[in-house]
Formats: sequence, C-alpha cells, structure tokens
Amino acid sequence: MEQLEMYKKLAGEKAVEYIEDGMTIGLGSGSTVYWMMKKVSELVKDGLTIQGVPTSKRTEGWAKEFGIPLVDFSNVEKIDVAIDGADEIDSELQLAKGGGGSLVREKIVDILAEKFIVIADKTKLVKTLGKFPLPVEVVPFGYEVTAKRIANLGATPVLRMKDGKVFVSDNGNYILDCQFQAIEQPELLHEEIKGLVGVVETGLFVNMADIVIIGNEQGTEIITKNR
Ligand SMILES: O=C[C@H](O)[C@H](O)[C@H](O)COP(=O)(O)O
Repeated sequence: MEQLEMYKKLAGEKAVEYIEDGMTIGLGSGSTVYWMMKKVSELVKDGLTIQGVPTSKRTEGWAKEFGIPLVDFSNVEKIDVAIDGADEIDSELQLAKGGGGSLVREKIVDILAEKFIVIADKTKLVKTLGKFPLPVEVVPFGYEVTAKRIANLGATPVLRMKDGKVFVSDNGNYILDCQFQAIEQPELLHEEIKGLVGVVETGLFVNMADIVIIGNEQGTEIITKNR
C-alpha cells in the first residue's frame, strides 16, 4: 500500500476507538472515511450495535456493501459521533471540505454531532486555509451570476467538471471551486459567501471539529481544540 493511503488508513481506523455500542454515527465521505467504514464493518460483524447516517450516496453504497446498518436521517434526534475527512485543516482546526462534492450533506450531519472527529493524512495540515480551491455548492440556475458575485469577493471560481460533463452533487447542484488567496478569516468568508443569492453552502467548516486524527509516519497524532 502506498504511504499516503497507509496514513489515511491509520487515521480512519484510530477514529473507530471513539465509537461505543448503541451509538448513532455520522458517516462522512471520502477516501479516508472508507478505511474508517471498513473497520466499523469488522466491529459490526463482531457484534457492535450501531446505526449510521451517511453523508453521501457513495458512503451509503459502502455502508450497504460492508453491512453497516443505516438509519433514516428523518428519524434521528441526535448523532453521538460524526467521523469525516477534510481537504485542509488549519492550526485552529478550521476545515475546508468538499473535494469530493459532498459538503452539504456532510455539514448537515457533522454539525448535529455531539463529537465531530476529523480524520486525515498529514498532508492536509496547513497553517492557513486557501491553497486548496474552496468548494462552494450553488444552485444550477444562474450559476454564472453567482460565480461573478463570488469572484467579487476575491476568488477565481471554476465550475467543477467530471468526465467531460458538469459535476452534479448528490443534491442536484453545481460546485464552484474557488481559489482565494490565504483564508485568514474563515468564519467571515463563509458568511460573506453564504450571504450571496444562489449559494447553497460553502466547504468551510468553522468551529466544528472537536478532535482531529492525523495519520503519519509515527502512527497517529490526536489534536484537540483545547490543546
Ligand atoms: O466532499 C468530500 C469530503 O469533504 C471529503 O471528506 C474530503 O474531500 C476529504 O476526502 P479524502 O479523505 O478522500 O481526502
């Protein structure tokens, strides 16, 4: 297994230690989450009773494939732990997410969790967010106008494409990947973008992460917000 994949696996498997019998778990999205779900499925086979809330169609597919029980989100009152990946994590544990296009459902689920755990390989740690173009989910109608409004905030928005076609999110929307300069004030930028008509959600997950688990050559590093 290549090194980066091993770091993702280490972080994903470590996060499972926070799961207890009877919990409702937010199942994030992405390649690091894949390893967490593989480990959860082993525990479920050994008798662990949990129910999962998937944050993307892809995650839902993995859960079904791996035998992880799912619950209808509309019947969920609380999520004990959500475990999700990230594209960037800054020194204040602010996150940029949505590289896989799952940011809206992720935010809806992750924000409800009593404990939100982020799992990532060490390359995701940054001093300041902004190197990774910020994903912003927008309504398809008039997206060109919305893109111009975001550009006025200092970004270069690019409509996300996949296999030669416009990428469509699980919610039927488009994603604009917005290259900003360094994002020094994520909360402010999130509010500015979110205030624009046509914007559904931004990939900035501000003041949400409780614990970050980083996979690296030593194994795992646990970073908490009260460190
Ligand atoms: O939309 C995708 C999600 O926000 C992912 O959690 C994020 O892109 C990190 O994915 P990965 O673990 O594959 O790097």
